[in-house]
Amino acid sequence: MRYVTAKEMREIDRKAIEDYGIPGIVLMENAVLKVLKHIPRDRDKYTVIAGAGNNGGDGLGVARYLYIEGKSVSVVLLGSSSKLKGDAKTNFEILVRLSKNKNPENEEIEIIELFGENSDSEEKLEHARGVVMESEVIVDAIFGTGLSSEVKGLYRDMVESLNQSKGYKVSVDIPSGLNGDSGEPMGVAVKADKTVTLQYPKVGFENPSSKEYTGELVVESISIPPWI
Ligand SMILES: NC(=O)C1=CN([C@@H]2O[C@H](COP(=O)(O)OP(=O)(O)OC[C@H]3O[C@@H](n4cnc5c(N)ncnc54)[C@H](O)[C@@H]3O)[C@@H](O)[C@H]2O)[C@@H](O)CC1
Ligand SMILES: [K+]
Repeated sequence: MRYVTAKEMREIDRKAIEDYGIPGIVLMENAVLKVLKHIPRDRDKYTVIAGAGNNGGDGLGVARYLYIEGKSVSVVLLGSSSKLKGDAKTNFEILVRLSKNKNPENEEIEIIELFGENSDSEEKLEHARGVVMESEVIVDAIFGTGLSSEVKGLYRDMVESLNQSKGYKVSVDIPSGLNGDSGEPMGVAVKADKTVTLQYPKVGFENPSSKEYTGELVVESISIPPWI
């Protein structure tokens, strides 16, 4: 089994996109569909917690499918949507349009945008914590291979709420807060029931203590040729 560092994974993604011409949004959609395979559908209340990078973009795509399937979906976006870029922005914009033109048989889609840096009202934060705590399934898409520093403030708050929730937790690529290279938390990390890691397992998962965070680990290809 090939294990990769975050840097190696970034380079593999780059080659797939630039050298082979596989559009980033195609890779993201593949990631979304592969993650969806592992999300139980026998519950009603789903929450996706998304960060502002591509890991968040994967989560936003998952939220779209769950809503289209008729689930009640809440999306908690950590960071201003104005900072979203590229494929994550595309997926966010689709969700916003869906929330404005709802499925008449399924009114339940809510987008909670939190800005962090002490600019959210306590009421809004309490609401977001409550949504996370009451969810039956939570998709963790805050950070993947792009985590670069200690998890603090709003991010720490949300990871802690997520860990306190009794809902079933699926992490996208890497449990948020876990350093994919060392397998150690950067301050705090999500304790998932299942982690769907994309294309290759990350070297940090060879550290036995990472199991406490990843839960069951599954590796899913996102159609990147394995020899690149
Ligand atoms: N084209 C690609 O590169 C693909 C990426 N994919 C997904 O994208 C992920 C990597 O995406 P990115 O490189 O955008 O990185 P991430 O989405 O993992 O995280 C980056 C974001 O988090 C912020 N950040 C980092 N550390 C932070 C901290 N401690 N506190 C607060 N904010 C922090 C960064 O400023 C940035 O906005 C992968 O794990 C995978 O899930 C997949 O969609 C497949 C295709
Ligand atoms: K994640």
